[in-house]
Amino acid sequence: MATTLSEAYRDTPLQLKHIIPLDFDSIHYLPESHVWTESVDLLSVDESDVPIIDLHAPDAVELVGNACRKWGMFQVINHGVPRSLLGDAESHVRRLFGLPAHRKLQALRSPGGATGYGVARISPFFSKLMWHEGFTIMGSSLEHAKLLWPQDYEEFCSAMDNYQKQMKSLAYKILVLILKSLEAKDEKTLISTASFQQSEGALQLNSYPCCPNHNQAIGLAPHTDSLLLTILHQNDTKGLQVLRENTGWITVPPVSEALVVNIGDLLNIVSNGQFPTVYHRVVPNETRHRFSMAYFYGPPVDSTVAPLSNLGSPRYRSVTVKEYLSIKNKHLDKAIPLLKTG
Ligand SMILES: C=C1C[C@]23C[C@H]1CC[C@H]2[C@@]12CCC[C@@](C)(C(=O)O1)[C@H]2[C@@H]3C(=O)O
Ligand SMILES: O=C(O)CCC(=O)C(=O)O
Ligand SMILES: [Fe+2]
Repeated sequence: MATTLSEAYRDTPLQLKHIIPLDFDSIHYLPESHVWTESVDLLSVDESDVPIIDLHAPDAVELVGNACRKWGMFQVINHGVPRSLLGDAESHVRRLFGLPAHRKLQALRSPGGATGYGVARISPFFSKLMWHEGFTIMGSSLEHAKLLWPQDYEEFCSAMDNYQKQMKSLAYKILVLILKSLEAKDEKTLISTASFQQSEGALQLNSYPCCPNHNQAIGLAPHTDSLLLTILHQNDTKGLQVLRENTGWITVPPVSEALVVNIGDLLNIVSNGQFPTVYHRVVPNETRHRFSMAYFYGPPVDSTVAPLSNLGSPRYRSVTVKEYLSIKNKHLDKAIPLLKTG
């Protein structure tokens, strides 16, 4: 039996203090538990050069390749996802996080589970808590939606299903462009085998409420995403930042109509290190409530990921997705270095 993505997270149970978010409605100051002293004052640069790529441009392959090499992140326009679908999904996200805390807690992620309401998965690795609440979906959202809205969960579920379907097909298109840019000879084994049609995905809904004393808080701590690539929709509130060597944290501004794409750890491996996996973080806002939806796209959990054969001698050993996630759950940022060969 094939392992599912949620099963891959089951062997790392968490403590409740690493699952339950703050009740943001009832708190109007920044508690000590959420004060980040050092990391936040790292240089923030408020101008952005993150490329914006028209997916139908004749040179899209080259543009995507350059952006992956230089940034590991870019925005896409002309992506074919209808504006109405994005708006619809966003309104459901607002409705979900707008529920009172006691209702949201009904759908709390279980300690051994991967889906439902809770803080970010990476929280146990940091001594301070984040100004953030999330809701994770892997496949169907039915189980948790029923707990949130016993009478009317259907609209939410179908909006999330549609959204994931659109994201999956867009992610596949972008992956094909990326593999072409790597001139992958063995791309077929990665993308057109029957098994890749059963690619895995997860949808993470994020909420960053207005934050008192926001300069001392962090919305989502610096991290890289684990799977192949992530497609992100952000509402019209900035907060996402990407770390650029020798420069600092650069804001990735919301561009209406655009979706943000970033390289994940598995593409770092597949590209034999040609594409960096990008550290990114979210800084909270004092007066605006920020929402985002991140779709994580990866190969089947039991499949093996390795550097493409045309990219020189492999700098990483091959690894199954399942094994990689388990290494990442234990070692976070050290997961990729642990796979280095020689
Ligand atoms: C399939 C995924 C991808 C996950 C874990 C699991 C479901 C939730 C995703 C996130 C979402 C928030 C940031 C992150 C770093 C986290 O803490 O949870 C992501 C993580 C990853 O990319 O590793
Ligand atoms: O909210 C954002 O802009 C980023 C979210 C993110 O990095 C994630 O969910 O992995
Ligand atoms: Fe992320």
